[in-house]
Amino acid sequence: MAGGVLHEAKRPVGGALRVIDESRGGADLAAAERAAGDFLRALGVPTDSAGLRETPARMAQAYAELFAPRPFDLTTFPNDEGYDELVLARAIPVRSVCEHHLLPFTGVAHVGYLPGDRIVGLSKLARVVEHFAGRPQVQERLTRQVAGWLADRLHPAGVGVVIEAEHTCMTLRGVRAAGSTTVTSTLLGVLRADDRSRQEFLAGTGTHR
Ligand SMILES: Nc1nc2c(ncn2[C@@H]2O[C@H](COP(=O)(O)OP(=O)(O)OP(=O)(O)O)[C@@H](O)[C@H]2O)c(=O)[nH]1
Ligand SMILES: [Zn+2]
Repeated sequence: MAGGVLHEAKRPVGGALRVIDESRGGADLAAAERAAGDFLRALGVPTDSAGLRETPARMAQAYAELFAPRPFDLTTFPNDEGYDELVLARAIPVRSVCEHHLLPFTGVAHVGYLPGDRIVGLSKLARVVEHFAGRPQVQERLTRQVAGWLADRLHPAGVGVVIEAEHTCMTLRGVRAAGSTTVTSTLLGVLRADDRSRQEFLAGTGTHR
């Protein structure tokens, strides 16, 4: 599979496959809270005021939440109608954390595929994005992981993923390029090889190449 270590239930139940990320151990929130307090004080931010007293605990909780991908069932159905045109879920919200600064990047993902023998429950396209976003990431890897994972699990004729996101490490600090966004894409199978399909997909996402 493309990146990440996922455990999947051996026996699919009713066309569903349980997807659980077992690549990381559970969070030690008490240790994270202590570290967050030390971190803030080391930066000269006192944590003894009423407003900041609970902040180290909140920081620990907040990052634990950002790094905890939710398990989901990958539900698929037989493609009884032989549907062979593009299925495109647009503007799926993306929220992740860049692995270089641990600052959020947010935006949208457009996820499309050309069905083969099976079609996928539409919400699962958003769940796959959410799943791989729940860890320190770079946008390029996130894009490839979503596309590669769908290609491996669904065996479609083609898969396309476009992500457009704002990296706060680049807009709020550092170069402070306020308003700039980054677009990444992965195209696989027919969506990569066939010019007409590729254009249709990119036009559908609003990305023109
Ligand atoms: N390719 C890629 N780069 C990213 C992503 N998120 C953050 N970065 C970049 O990671 C790089 C880290 O560069 P460094 O020079 O080590 O860090 P820095 O000194 O904080 O760099 P500046 O942000 O330029 O101040 C920066 O250029 C970030 O913009 C991402 O998803 N993909
Ligand atoms: Zn960053």
